[in-house]
Amino acid sequence: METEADLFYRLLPKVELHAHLNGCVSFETMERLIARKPHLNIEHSMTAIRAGQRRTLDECFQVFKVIHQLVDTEEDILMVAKAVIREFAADGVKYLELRSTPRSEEKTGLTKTKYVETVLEAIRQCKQEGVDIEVRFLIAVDRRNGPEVAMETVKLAEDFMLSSDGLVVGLDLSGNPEVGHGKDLLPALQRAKNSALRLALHMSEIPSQKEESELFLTLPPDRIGHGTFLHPGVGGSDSLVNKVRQLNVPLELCLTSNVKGQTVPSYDKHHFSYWYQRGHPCVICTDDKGVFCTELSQEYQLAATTFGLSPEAVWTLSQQAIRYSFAPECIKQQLEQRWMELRPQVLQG
Ligand SMILES: CNc1ncnc2c1ncn2[C@@H]1O[C@H](COP(=O)(O)O)[C@@H](O)[C@H]1O
Repeated sequence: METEADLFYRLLPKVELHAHLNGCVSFETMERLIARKPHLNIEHSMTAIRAGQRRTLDECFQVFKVIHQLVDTEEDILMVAKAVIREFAADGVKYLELRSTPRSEEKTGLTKTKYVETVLEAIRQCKQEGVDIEVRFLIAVDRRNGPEVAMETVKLAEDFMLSSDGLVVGLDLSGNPEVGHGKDLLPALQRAKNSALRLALHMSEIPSQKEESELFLTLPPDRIGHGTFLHPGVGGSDSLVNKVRQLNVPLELCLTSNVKGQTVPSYDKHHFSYWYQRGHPCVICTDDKGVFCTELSQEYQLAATTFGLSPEAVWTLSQQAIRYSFAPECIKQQLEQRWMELRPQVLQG
């Protein structure tokens, strides 16, 4: 049953800036995918990490491989993307930046171009159907695939940035942080930056990425995903922290994901408090709402209860996220307006 507190967090208008499409597939959609492909013998326990369960980060990446087997046709992508957009809208998200890695699948005829076109089609269909959410798309580079694929992906993103009526706004760098070194990807990221794609880079998700993070900050990125090990208390450095603060690069923070993936030992030890206390721009996000069995409203509630945030502080946090989005100025103004209209109803109940 939904309590009054649950209702507050669901009604709170929210901005989601860090959501990997295939990590966001809900239980219900997963059931449909599994039923479509019974020969794969995939069970739901292989695609989601439930409450109280933990996995290593490596095991999390195995989960994505399983999901990718289930989502390998245009039809699957359209269904998954539409469902994910509707679910975020039902959770009170008013602006969503989805990200996904274009894949080609020889056996189904899927190409990377078709992949992106299908996600964009899902965004357009949701808009036409009147789903109350503004959606933009970031094309993702999986670091595992190396520098050549990264460069190809940047070119694909450039093409779509020019031809998608503003739906493609940037580039994400993600994938298993244990694999590869960012220095090899720098030329591709630099090219993306030069072509005005906004950059959201996963950085310092594990302790060994200090040097890579220093390098990425020379670009610099427009937003940082996770940044778990940037600060000196966990093996980062003052120099990294100072640069991030001077450049004022917002952090996308995903509490449940980090605790379930065991890069953070417990909620109260989450680096949200380090950055928030210093007044640094922080955005609460879900990462992979399907895999980690969460929702954005739940993440806000978790942050508020763990770190003692007042409803007013929660409101400010959600409203400030508008500024850190890659939406054009006119959309940001519309969203600000929405927040003003909704404020009395949500804050004064
Ligand atoms: C848990 N923390 C994480 N760290 C890094 N990359 C992650 C991630 N969670 C998800 N991804 C990235 O997103 C892909 C799945 O969605 P898409 O197929 O692109 O839609 C994963 O394969 C990985 O590359």
